[in-house]
Amino acid sequence: MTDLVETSVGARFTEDGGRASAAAMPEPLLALRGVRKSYGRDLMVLKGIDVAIRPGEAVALIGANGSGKSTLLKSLIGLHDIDDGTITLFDQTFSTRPSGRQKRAIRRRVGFVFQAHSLVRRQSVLTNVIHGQFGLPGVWRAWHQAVASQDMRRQAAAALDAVGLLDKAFARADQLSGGQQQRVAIARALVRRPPLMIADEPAASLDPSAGHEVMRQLVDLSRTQGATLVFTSHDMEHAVSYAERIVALKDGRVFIDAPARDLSMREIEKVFQ
Ligand SMILES: Nc1ncnc2c1ncn2[C@@H]1O[C@H](COP(=O)(O)OP(=O)(O)OP(=O)(O)O)[C@@H](O)[C@H]1O
Repeated sequence: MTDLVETSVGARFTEDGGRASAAAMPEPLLALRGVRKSYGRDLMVLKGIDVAIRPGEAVALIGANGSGKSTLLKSLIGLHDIDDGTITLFDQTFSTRPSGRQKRAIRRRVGFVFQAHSLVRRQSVLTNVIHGQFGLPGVWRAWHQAVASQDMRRQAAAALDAVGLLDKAFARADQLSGGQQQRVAIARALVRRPPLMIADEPAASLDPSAGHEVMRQLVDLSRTQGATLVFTSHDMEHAVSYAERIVALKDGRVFIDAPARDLSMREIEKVFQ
């Protein structure tokens, strides 16, 4: 039997670096049970979602425009109330919405990468990554890299090094290409070493080469840090190449939940029909 190595966040890897099978994994890091969510009276977007994601998994959340991917991600972190069901994230369980204390506990442990243009444009690349250590860009304590502690600057520089952009540390964020900016966003999200990374369309609007580089770094660095990764994508090549598991939403329900390697493009296309 292969020996398992437990990481600091509880993810388990085989000694040769592969991930352990789901059967051998510990309790889910994230579990949704019967989650329903409507906007107003007429638009029910999530009609009973059941998904459990275990530590260390890399999961692609796919679905047509308007299928509810962003709604689901936002509900997880309490940006949207849900109508019914429960969400368990780390050791916090809530229905409807997390309390303020739960929200803070959850957000401290989640790294976010959104679509392009999420950096503070006029700040330096290093300052942007330092902001990640507080979870939100622009908090006063780390408004500028010059007032951040030496330890924060050192950790931010290490994160930039990991995405290959240490030489851009003092450039203004808006002087970088779109792909480079997204890699800075990855460094900013990973600098706190979160157990869970959530990325909403991280490679949207990038050219194919930059898009692959962003996805490769996101997946590799999340894995190196032992972080669970959930990302949304409209690019099915990205979904099957970079995720181990595909969860597809259709008509408000989970239409596919399967290992990426078991799915053909033909099956995936049915999600969009
Ligand atoms: N705040 C809101 N108020 C009302 N309706 C909303 C709100 N946010 C989203 N919706 C609607 O809910 C549905 C699901 O939207 P959502 O953004 O979650 O889908 P998505 O799968 O992320 O879409 P896309 O792939 O286009 O980003 C859409 O019909 C959208 O118009």
